[in-house]
Amino acid sequence: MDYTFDVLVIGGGPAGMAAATRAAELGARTAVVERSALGGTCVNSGCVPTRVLAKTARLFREVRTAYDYGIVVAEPSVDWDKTVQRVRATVARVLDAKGYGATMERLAIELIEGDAELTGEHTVVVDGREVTAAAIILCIGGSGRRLPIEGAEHAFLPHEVLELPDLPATVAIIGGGHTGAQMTTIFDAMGSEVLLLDVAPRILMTEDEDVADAVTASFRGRGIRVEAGISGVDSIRRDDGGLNLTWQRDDEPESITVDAVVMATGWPANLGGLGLDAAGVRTARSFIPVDDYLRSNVPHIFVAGDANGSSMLVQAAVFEGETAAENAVMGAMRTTPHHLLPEGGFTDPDYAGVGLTEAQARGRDVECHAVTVPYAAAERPIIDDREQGFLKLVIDRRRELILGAHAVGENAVELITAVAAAMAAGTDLATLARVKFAYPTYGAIIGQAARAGLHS
Ligand SMILES: Cc1cc2nc3c(=O)[nH]c(=O)nc-3n(C[C@H](O)[C@H](O)[C@H](O)COP(=O)(O)OP(=O)(O)OC[C@H]3O[C@@H](n4cnc5c(N)ncnc54)[C@H](O)[C@@H]3O)c2cc1C
Ligand SMILES: NC(=O)c1ccc[n+]([C@@H]2O[C@H](COP(=O)([O-])OP(=O)(O)OC[C@H]3O[C@@H](n4cnc5c(N)ncnc54)[C@H](O)[C@@H]3O)[C@@H](O)[C@H]2O)c1
Repeated sequence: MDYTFDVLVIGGGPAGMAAATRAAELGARTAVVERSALGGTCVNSGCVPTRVLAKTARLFREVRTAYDYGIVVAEPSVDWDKTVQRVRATVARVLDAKGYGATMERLAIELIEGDAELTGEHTVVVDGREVTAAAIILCIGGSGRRLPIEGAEHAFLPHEVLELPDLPATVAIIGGGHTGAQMTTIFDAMGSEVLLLDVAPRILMTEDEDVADAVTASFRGRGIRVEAGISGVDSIRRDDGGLNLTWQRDDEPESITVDAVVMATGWPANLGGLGLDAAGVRTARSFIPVDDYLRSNVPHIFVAGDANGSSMLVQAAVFEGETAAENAVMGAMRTTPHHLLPEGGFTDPDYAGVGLTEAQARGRDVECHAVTVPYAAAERPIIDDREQGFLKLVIDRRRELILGAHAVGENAVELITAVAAAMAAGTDLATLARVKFAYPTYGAIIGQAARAGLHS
């Protein structure tokens, strides 16, 4: 059959752009359908805006503590419009640097702007135009979830936060995953009073427990109210004082009136209107399950990135996009196991992890070791007045292999990225302990932890 394209990618976020680029590099006639903006959630409304707001939060902290260093500055306050402008300008600069247009031109990738709907196994309609493809790669990402409760429409979803007319004096954040935790730091740093609610027994459930506990303690230490383990949120009602939010704890109702509510309660795939039934693609729990080769139940329809529900991170999306493209063009033979996926959040303090948490490692071998080096035992955090935090290494029972690394504190994400590089290179603990780390750096804590691990 003569198809319009060899490979049609739906969605131009990190997964989609990686898939299209790789498919075209392999010589496939390729197109990308995008209904909003290339760059997807990551660049336009997720990672990049959140990271700019995290930087804003850090600047606030630095200005507030400037006098500790003898610098006299006025008490800072927020010009919210200017903050939003800064975020938007930075998104534009990142998009510019990505150079999608030039890549697509160089590789002759066609951009089809509009909403894609599958109308058959090989057929897609985009705003009235029908195209066909030998293989389709769904890189449709996900969206914030509005809880099915009374008054949910009064809440802001994470990507709508920049639409807040002003910085709220009081804000309730529902959901303490990566997004909710980062929103908490951002609002707190800018002066809002913050309540963070979660039905899970603790916030940051995917992180090592000590990491989640340390972030919680730090949040509480600065006056943030963290309420984990609630039974559920009931309603949001507008009243004279603002938004009245009610929730249940142990079957007892509790409530608060706040200026704004943000819902960060999950990230289902963008399945609505996609026409999966017409193509015979099955879904499960708001995602499209895939096999090891990123194939849906329809073998020539692949799914990469957030939409397959496995690892909702940019670093995973890019590798999955490339792998799906290679499988689509050359035959399904490549897999992308995410054994080592460093991740973290830009809260204050930062947190991050890679590999097994201590609980996961002990679940496999109760005699494994965990060693923790407090930031206060290293010079650089003391010099920077950032002694709060630690690096934990999880090590096998013979003290050879690094099974996981987890950190809280300044530059924790960078620290964990460095340990991930060592793990990926197969570096054993003794070798890591002999690495010379520049002085005085946060990285030197890695060497301290490795040496402590050898002798613990
Ligand atoms: C607030 C926030 C902060 C985050 N911070 C980080 C971070 O610091 N680090 C990190 O690794 N990850 C972070 N993430 C997660 C990261 O954004 C995602 O993992 C990543 O964007 C997934 O890429 P993707 O290509 O799968 O999907 P997306 O980036 O969501 O792209 C999907 C694209 O598909 C398009 N699309 C969907 N359906 C259709 C259709 N039917 N027709 C046409 N186009 C369609 C959408 O418009 C979108 O552009 C964050 C997420 C959020 C919400
Ligand atoms: N820095 C990063 O790498 C980063 C940042 C943001 C998001 N992300 C990714 O995006 C995805 C989505 O993140 P997210 O934080 O939006 O969602 P999430 O699914 O990770 O967390 C949602 C949180 O909401 C809670 N929750 C669910 N229902 C609730 C209810 N009714 N009441 C109270 N709490 C409730 C859950 O217990 C959970 O803690 C994640 O997979 C994450 O990996 C990554």
